[in-house]
Amino acid sequence: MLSWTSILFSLSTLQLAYIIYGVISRVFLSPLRKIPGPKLAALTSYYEFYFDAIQPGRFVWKIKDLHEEYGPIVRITPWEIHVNDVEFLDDIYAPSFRRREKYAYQTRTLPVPLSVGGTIQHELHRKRREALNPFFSKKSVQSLGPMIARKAELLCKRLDDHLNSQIPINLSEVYFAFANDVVSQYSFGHDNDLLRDPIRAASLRANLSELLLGVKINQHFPWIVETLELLPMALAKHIMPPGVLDMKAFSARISEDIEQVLHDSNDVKRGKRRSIFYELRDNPNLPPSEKSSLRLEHEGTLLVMAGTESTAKSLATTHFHLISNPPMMAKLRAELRTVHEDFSWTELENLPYLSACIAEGNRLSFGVTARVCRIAPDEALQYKDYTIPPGTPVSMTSLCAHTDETIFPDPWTFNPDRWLGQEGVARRKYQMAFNKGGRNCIGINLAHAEMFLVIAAVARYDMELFETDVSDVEFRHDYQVAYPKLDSKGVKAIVKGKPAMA
Ligand code: HEM
Repeated sequence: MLSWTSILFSLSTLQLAYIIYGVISRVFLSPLRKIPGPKLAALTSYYEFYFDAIQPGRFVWKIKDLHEEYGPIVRITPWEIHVNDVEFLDDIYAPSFRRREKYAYQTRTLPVPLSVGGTIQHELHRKRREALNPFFSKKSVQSLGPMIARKAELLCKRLDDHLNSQIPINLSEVYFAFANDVVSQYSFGHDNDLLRDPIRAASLRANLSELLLGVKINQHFPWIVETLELLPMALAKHIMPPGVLDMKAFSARISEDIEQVLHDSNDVKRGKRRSIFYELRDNPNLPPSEKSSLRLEHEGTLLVMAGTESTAKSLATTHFHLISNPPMMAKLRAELRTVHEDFSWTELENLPYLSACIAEGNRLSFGVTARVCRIAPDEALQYKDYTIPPGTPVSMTSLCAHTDETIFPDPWTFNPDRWLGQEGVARRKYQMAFNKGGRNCIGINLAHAEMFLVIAAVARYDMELFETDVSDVEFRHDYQVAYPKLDSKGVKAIVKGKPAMA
């Protein structure tokens, strides 16, 4: 009979053999072995974990440093490549006629795998995306321009309430409420009315921020979330972060809407704009499996998640820089005087300086800051002397693209002028805030309409920053979106006045 010692010895030998095999296969046999980079990163994903979770949200900075040492192409994990070269962006984030898939390891951070943004496979993504595209077309957004303008007016009422009161207003919370109300109204035909409920808006924003701080841990240890999901709700609600509970409450709310839509053959909303769920339900190109209640719930949840946080961040960052730079604000106001006071998005879009301020605000907000890999499943990508084998996850972060000094000199400075004139137009192809290619942001028109209407409206107010400086907006930590210093309370300001624009 085998003794315990010999069993332990055999197990240890097996374990050691497994580790040696892992080292050899990752470092010496991997098809990525010739790509430069630190051996430790090629060996273990704990390298990434260290910079992402222990030094919180700093791996994207480490990657930038690695490029200084190893050149424009680096193997950053045992399986993944990062290229720091803006001229390669269109190969990584290619148009939809070139097959590009997502990296399952990274979509774990999105708890909505059945949504368009959580879809890995190319063809399925196209099908889902094509069903949503008409809903987010420019024409469709223009037709809802008056709804967005009404929300912008409501936002201004919040500023009016603070006029001359010397009580600071938290602009980050106001923009969160605005973006959430707009995307909910736009997609589902009813909103959360957060602009009228500042306390709830502040709480939802704080909970979501806290939730995002957990994404790196979830990515490396998905079993934590999976285990929580298995627990009965009565127990789980005491352990789950409040942001998860908010999301569950939201999903429960929209799943009621979905059930109603799925069983409403008369289309009760005839004559009015139909919610996204009607559009998906009646889409003849989607098979029944794509119209299940759970799938629609994931799609709706993604729209609200994606449409709230990034838009709010871009608005807060742009407005912060304009308040901090009075000559820029004066130039913007001078330009706004050339349009009618009841401006529409279409009129505002033609204003070069306003467009430049928004492009610069988006650049310094960095869009999705995490590595958003694309996989070319059946195409070897050639980068200079290196062949990247089919199936390899490759990315270029918005940090590297937006701080490339050859394209954006003095990159951390807010300088709208860089987007003006011929040179400014040429720079547009390096704007990564909404990503590029067949999987770029579907909400880009909606986000632009919101930003143009709101920045034009709030430029009317004289404001002074309150206990806020650049460290409250500057990108310091990557938690999917840009986080400033971790104890930031957001952008706060005192509303000093409302000078006549005419
Ligand atoms: C300034 C505001 C916004 C920014 C910076 C932004 C940025 C981005 C980026 C970078 C992506 C690509 C993510 C990836 O590659 O995985 C994305 C995807 C997406 N965004 Fe936005 N977004 C904004 C506003 C919106 C709005 C208002 C909506 C509206 C509903 C929206 C809905 C989506 C959806 C559904 C996707 C997934 C698209 C797909 O996978 O085909 N976003 N966004």
